[in-house]
Amino acid sequence: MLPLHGADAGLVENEKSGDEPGGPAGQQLDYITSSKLPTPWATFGIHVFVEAATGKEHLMLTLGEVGDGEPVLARVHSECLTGDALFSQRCDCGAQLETALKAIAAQGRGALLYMRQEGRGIGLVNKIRAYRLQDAGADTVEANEQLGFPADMRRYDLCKPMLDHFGIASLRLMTNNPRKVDTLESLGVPIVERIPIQVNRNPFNENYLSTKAAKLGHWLKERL
Ligand SMILES: Nc1nc2c(ncn2[C@@H]2O[C@H](COP(=O)(O)OP(=O)(O)OP(=O)(O)O)[C@@H](O)[C@H]2O)c(=O)[nH]1
Ligand SMILES: [Zn+2]
Repeated sequence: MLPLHGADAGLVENEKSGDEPGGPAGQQLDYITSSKLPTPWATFGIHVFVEAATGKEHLMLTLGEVGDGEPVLARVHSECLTGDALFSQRCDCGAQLETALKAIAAQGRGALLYMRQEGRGIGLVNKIRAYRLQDAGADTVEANEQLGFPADMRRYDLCKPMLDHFGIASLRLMTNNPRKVDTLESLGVPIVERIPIQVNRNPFNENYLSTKAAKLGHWLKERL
């Protein structure tokens, strides 16, 4: 059986991260508890943290010995209920989530941070409003702007205390998003390698992916 980090490693209920939680003053993230999450690909450790200011539950899946100082294969995934749980083809999120978990399982070691920032931070209700505007012709960035939001409201500062909690020092990060790489680096998380994660281009998400490349700077090839 693959080794687990977390509950089996003796973490206790309500144990604090031991670090001052990262991000702006007043940001507090509490480690709450851990268990196991069997998936079709591996049995991961599942760990839950709660952001004091919002009550949001951020999750982390780990596999193998991640606190040994060696770079860790990782995915920082932003919540997408429609893509992650409901099989939506409007985006690439569900396929990226599955690909990342399979890649970590194949290595026998890695981490997935599941950050509860639905709709690039605007929430589920506004994301569906944005979809409605996209149905009428707006692209994903224009739809956000028409609703009065910036193109991307996500923050990554909470990732740092989550990684620190497990002694994860540096990442081999699966992403196409340059802002994610830059922001994590600026928070003190070295990204020793950026691994493309380009999956599930289809007729329904063609515009979504093109807009990511053209307006949000994602490293995306036009053909898979
Ligand atoms: N506002 C908005 N958010 C969306 C839309 N489609 C997906 N999302 C959200 O976008 C987030 C995923 O971000 P992406 O831009 O697809 O990818 P990324 O995380 O920046 O980059 P990768 O690491 O390469 O996947 C999730 O929070 C989704 O809920 C949309 O049309 N509008
Ligand atoms: Zn999505």
